[in-house]
Amino acid sequence: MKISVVGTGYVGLVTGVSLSHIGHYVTCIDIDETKVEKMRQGISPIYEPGLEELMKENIQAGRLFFTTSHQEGFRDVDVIYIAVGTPEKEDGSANLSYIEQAVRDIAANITKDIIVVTKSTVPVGTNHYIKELLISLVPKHINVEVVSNPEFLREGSSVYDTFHGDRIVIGADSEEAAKVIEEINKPFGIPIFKTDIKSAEMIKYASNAFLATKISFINEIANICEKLGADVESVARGMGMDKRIGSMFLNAGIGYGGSCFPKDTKALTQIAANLDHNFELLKAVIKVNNHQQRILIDKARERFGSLTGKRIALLGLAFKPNTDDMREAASIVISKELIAEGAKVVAYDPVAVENAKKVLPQEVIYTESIEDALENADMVFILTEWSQIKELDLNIYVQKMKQPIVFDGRNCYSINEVQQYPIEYHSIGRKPIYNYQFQTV
Ligand SMILES: NC(=O)c1ccc[n+]([C@@H]2O[C@H](COP(=O)([O-])OP(=O)(O)OC[C@H]3O[C@@H](n4cnc5c(N)ncnc54)[C@H](O)[C@@H]3O)[C@@H](O)[C@H]2O)c1
Ligand SMILES: O=c1ccn([C@@H]2O[C@H](COP(=O)(O)OP(=O)(O)O[C@H]3O[C@H](CO)[C@@H](O)[C@H](O)[C@H]3O)[C@@H](O)[C@H]2O)c(=O)[nH]1
Repeated sequence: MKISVVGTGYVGLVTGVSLSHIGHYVTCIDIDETKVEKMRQGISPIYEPGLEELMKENIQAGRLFFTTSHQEGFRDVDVIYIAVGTPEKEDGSANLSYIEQAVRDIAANITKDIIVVTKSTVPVGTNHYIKELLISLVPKHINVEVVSNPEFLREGSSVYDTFHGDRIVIGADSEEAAKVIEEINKPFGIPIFKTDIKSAEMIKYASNAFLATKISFINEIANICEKLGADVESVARGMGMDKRIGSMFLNAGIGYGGSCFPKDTKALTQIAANLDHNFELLKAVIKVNNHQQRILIDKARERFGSLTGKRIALLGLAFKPNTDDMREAASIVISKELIAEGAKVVAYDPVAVENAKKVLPQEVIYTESIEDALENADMVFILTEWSQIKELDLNIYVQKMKQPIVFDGRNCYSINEVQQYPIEYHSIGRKPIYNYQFQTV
């Protein structure tokens, strides 16, 4: 099948590359010339494990192409995927201007019947609007079908997720169009769930909102565990053994960030509000998360009084490991607040530093290694559970820091392990460890 994909961000690029890998001829279109030039050379503009290898392989096989020209990209294609961004507007609702532009680009350039597949996360009703807009813009003899095909990949494991996802959701009003998209996706060997367009759109928001709810729920349990002297990891394990609950997404920490959960939870409360429905549960999930993102600062303040003048190392800046994405990362709120309080912030991340520089306060100092970040620090905040951080020899904290006081926002180390070192250790939902006899602070 000849396919084109509009937008080559995390979703569009991975979709395009994966579709070419299962045998389709795919042209990826992006308005960003620098990106397109890189991708033509087989260089991925985003850090995503395994992606570049697949890109190179399929470019060489003659199945994967990149262009900035919509006219060239849409030539002779049967199906067009839309994967442009739907960022948050100031009121929390989804900004559909990129979608609208993509639709106009499609309408201006197609010359034959087309199926438009929406991968972007869009509010319920948007696919019907896309269809109406297309019909109003294209010549009468061209037949247009629109299919909702929401994406469930996670950043950092997007290639794996695309080939091993739990389901592919296809929402369509036309059976023929649904069948075409089903055929395209069959080689992935993933269960396909077909439904109507509005339900497909809702599945995406409901899934993200539910996962975010799980995270805020376990974080609230963690905060209570701390007060009770219970251990949230044991609690989560014991809960997760019940198949009705499931063990995944019960990792307590400094909350969820990223380009999806924060934006999609807010968008769903807006979708509900537009229907005069007050989605109280989801609003509480968001509120809990906003508080949780700052919880290490509360713990540090409680411990030190003031943080003014303190040298604070941040380990991990990306919103999760294995990505360079900084969107809605907890490190943003944390570093802003620390700098505002007059702390000296020294930060390390294995891949996200270039993106971090664009969003963190200018005063943040970046280091090339964990050791350099820890040098002479009064305390360290662990913000992302990169494997480099999880596998660290804990002696490093003792050797490098002014005083080995660790605030671990991702529960990277077991309590038993930390017990063996002269470290003061505060984590999430677990008992603190005071093995460091500190003299003066
Ligand atoms: N990032 C994720 O993990 C993820 C997962 C599932 C769903 N989603 C959803 O998928 C959508 C895309 O997310 P993303 O993170 O990949 O976005 P992104 O911002 O990383 O990428 C969007 C790309 O589209 C390009 N673009 C914008 N308008 C264009 C146009 N008219 N023609 C061609 N290119 C255009 C931009 O230059 C950019 O490269 C969003 O709706 C998001 O909510 C994202
Ligand atoms: O038990 C957990 C699991 C995750 N997180 C945090 O939640 C955020 C999101 O993590 P994750 O879901 O792994 O990454 P995303 O790439 O944001 O993926 C989510 O958002 C995508 C965009 O919509 C969806 O496609 C995916 O299915 C959905 O998992 C990160 O900050 C994680 O640190 C936790 O705090 N505890």
